[in-house]
Amino acid sequence: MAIALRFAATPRRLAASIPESYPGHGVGGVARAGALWGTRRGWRLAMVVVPDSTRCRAKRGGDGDGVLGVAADGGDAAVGGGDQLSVVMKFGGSSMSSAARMEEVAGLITAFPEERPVVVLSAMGKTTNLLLLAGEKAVGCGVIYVSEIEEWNMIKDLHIKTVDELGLPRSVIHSMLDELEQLLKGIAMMKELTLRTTDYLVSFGECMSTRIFAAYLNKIGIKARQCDAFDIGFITTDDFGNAEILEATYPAVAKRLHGDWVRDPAIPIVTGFLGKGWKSGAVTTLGRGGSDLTATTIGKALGLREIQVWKDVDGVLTCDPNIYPNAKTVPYLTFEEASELAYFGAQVLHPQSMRPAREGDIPVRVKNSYNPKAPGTLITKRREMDKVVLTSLVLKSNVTMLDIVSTRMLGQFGFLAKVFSIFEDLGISVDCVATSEVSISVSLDPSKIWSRELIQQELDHVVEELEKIAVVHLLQQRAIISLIGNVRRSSLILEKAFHVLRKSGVNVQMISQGASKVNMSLIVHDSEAKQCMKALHQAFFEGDHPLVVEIEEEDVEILQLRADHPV
Ligand SMILES: Nc1ncnc2c1ncn2[C@@H]1O[C@H](COP(=O)(O)OP(=O)(O)O)[C@@H](O)[C@H]1O
Ligand SMILES: N[C@@H](CC(=O)OP(=O)(O)O)C(=O)O
Repeated sequence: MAIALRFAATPRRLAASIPESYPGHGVGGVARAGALWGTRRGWRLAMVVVPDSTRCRAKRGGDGDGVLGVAADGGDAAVGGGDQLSVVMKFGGSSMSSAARMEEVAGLITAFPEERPVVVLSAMGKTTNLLLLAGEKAVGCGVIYVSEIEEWNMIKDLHIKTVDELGLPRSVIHSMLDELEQLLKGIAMMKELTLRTTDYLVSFGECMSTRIFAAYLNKIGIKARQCDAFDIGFITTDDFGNAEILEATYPAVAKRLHGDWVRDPAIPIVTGFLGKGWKSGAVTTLGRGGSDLTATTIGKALGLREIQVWKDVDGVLTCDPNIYPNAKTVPYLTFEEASELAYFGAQVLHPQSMRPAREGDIPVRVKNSYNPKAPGTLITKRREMDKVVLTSLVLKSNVTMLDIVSTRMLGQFGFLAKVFSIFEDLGISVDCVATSEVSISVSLDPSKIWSRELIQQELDHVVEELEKIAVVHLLQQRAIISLIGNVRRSSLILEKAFHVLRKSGVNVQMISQGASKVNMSLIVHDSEAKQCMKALHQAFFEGDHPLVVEIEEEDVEILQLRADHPV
């Protein structure tokens, strides 16, 4: 039998005190789920105490010190044999762009010696973009000119320079670079680049960054093991370029990472963004920015304490700092808010990445690898929403809108059903929808469509089909401004937003509120979008009394806002 205990003590102090407190017992390991966490008052730790080498499972318990849970012999998750993996730390391309950055990141990993992280890495810097461009150029350049492709040379130089500067042998990436050159030559010879080959091509970015980083950690005395996601159980659909992770991934990844750790503890350095198609067996990718999803999937699979996503900004911000530089950090978010934000185009998180974290109820912390002292953003299932008004503003530009007015050939139900079946048949996703009895306005999601020509072709096709039952107006160069906030304050948010937009002389062309109710979307003309974002940001987040101010009474709040922000 094993007993899991929860104490307020540092892990090391607690481990030292166990033999005294429990004669004849030893520490079997740190309990697997949510076992170790720091609070302002000190460390809280669940540790499994075993009378022998029995493999056991610790259960998560309630608050307070004392017995946390008791697990029967032979439980399903072995904890014997030392510390357990406790967090995921994901570093994106911006955090891993050079040898100097890799040294910094190694410093961040070692700054928390009690933590046993699974590290997930993206490709270095802009390598994924360069690989895509190199592939496109290879299609048209002829085999003998492949070695002259500028992007290929940039990729090669960056990786060789990094290996040299870190004092590693070039053999760490030599075979990868050789294989990559062969692949580009193959593409040039075939004069074609399929989606499947594109995924294989871009996978070299993550495969190289992880090999370099694992070799560097080993060199500086931190035992690390490079892992290709497609070899450790990431099983996906065969939708190359945008593959979905299948359920079988969770047990497979847990078994592999956990088994490797128990057999030979070494920090796993996992390729983000990649998987293996379940039918094809080929390398797949999870959509741009997909390493966030790799990290949350591992977090859920292993039931870890926390998922850390390290970026080049101080967390999730009140808006994209490239659109408006006065953006501020949002300290707390719910999974729902973060999903809406990502889905509506905030580049900071992959749209699907919150799902595994929400399902596993594992907190996600967004941190800045360039400024690790900044607290970042903590994303959890629930948060105190009483005092929250607006959380963040998201802009999605270059959106196409369709106004579809029924010719009344079909009844109301038939009309809506027909419109959506046309979208389904053509594989087109819609973002925002607003309906009346005889008309429907939708905005189309451009991210689902690959190249410019295809957009026009698909649009022509969808309009043609819709014109069989409706009068259709195609409106291009529109923008969606999404207001992510507290549903219980929706009237207040809209009141304020419309005041601001009226004052700026902007006409809103459509509004829509998602079923999750944390997001209200306004569609405006693209040319006015940035100016709207600035005005809205100033009204909601800046000045002496921004709308996030903590005021108890809703009526008082509205009155005060009117007084403080006359519009
Ligand atoms: N609301 C937002 N909050 C924070 N960053 C945002 C937001 N919207 C867009 N961004 C952009 O996202 C970038 C970080 O995401 P990303 O490039 O995917 O990082 P990484 O490559 O390190 O994973 C930031 O540099 C910022 O320009
Ligand atoms: N390298 C991939 C995957 C990824 O997640 O990258 P990043 O973490 O740098 O956004 C991409 O560029 O899409």
